[in-house]
Amino acid sequence: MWRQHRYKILLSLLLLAGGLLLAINAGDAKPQIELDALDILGEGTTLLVACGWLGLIISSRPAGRVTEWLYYGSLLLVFSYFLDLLDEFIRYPEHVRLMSWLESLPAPVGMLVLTYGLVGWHREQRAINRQLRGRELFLRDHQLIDPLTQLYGMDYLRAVLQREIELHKSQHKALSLLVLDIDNFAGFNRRFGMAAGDAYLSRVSELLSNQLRHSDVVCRYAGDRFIALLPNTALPQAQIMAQHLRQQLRQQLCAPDGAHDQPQLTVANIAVQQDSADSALQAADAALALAKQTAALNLQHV
Ligand SMILES: Nc1nc2c(ncn2[C@@H]2O[C@H](COP(=O)(O)OP(=O)(O)OP(=O)(O)O)[C@@H](O)[C@H]2O)c(=O)[nH]1
Repeated sequence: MWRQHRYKILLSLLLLAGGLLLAINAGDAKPQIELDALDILGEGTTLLVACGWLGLIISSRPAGRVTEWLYYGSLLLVFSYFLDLLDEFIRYPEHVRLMSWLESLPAPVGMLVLTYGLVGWHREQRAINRQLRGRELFLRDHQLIDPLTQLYGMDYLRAVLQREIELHKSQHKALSLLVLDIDNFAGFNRRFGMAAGDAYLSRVSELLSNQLRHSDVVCRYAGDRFIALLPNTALPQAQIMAQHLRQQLRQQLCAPDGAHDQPQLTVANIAVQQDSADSALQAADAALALAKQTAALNLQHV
């Protein structure tokens, strides 16, 4: 990052060193009694903040025209503030006008250049937003939304999971999956009919979307199976979320013939450690199968 801006940094250091040499040659040091601590503090702080801008521009922006405008505009301000601060320590003779021009002229020019850079930055951001919107519309256009539940379907899940796996890996952050399945949904359909089954699936999807966080991505994975992608979430936190979710769904869902006879839900979690979306989904399936087996064994022991 710093390498691509090294010439700018070098030029800035040379400019400031040039200003310092010019000031030392042009004037004499003020006696200590004439130093004004408040002025020095104010002007020193302004200089530090402007230097901070330079650091921020370099660390957050790629090399390019807009970055140059932003950087050189800020550099002119830094130069002006630097000479302003030196002025507190050095007295220039009356006939030396150059220092006072150098002190006051670069600041307004720097402001203009910086403003031009900010306009460019704004345009750049709008273009990026347009691109992102276009991509989002592309995903929706390509029938990635399940018509019954209005949740994303399997294709979207796979694409977004692969992207999140790469992102989380590069940032060393935790990613978890939560998988939820309705037990014996075939029996539910037989008993209450397909339309009631559809309504039940819609209600489950609605509750899932409401109960999970905005950053979580909920998808309908298969007929009666849902998956939520939980970004920046380690397994223990995901397990707490799953318990809470299960409790909320049990309280808020009811079967068509009354609250006492509703299907059971199985919820399982995995911490995503796989490199591909497909292997992560296989691990989620395996965790769900294990959770179903454990629940069945527990029932046998009751
Ligand atoms: N009403 C309705 N039913 C669906 C839909 N999609 C899938 N199903 C039904 O969901 C059931 C899923 O069957 P299984 O995968 O055997 O799951 P299950 O009956 O819940 O059995 P376990 O998961 O093993 O407890 C099938 O009977 C499908 O017909 C849908 O969109 N609407």
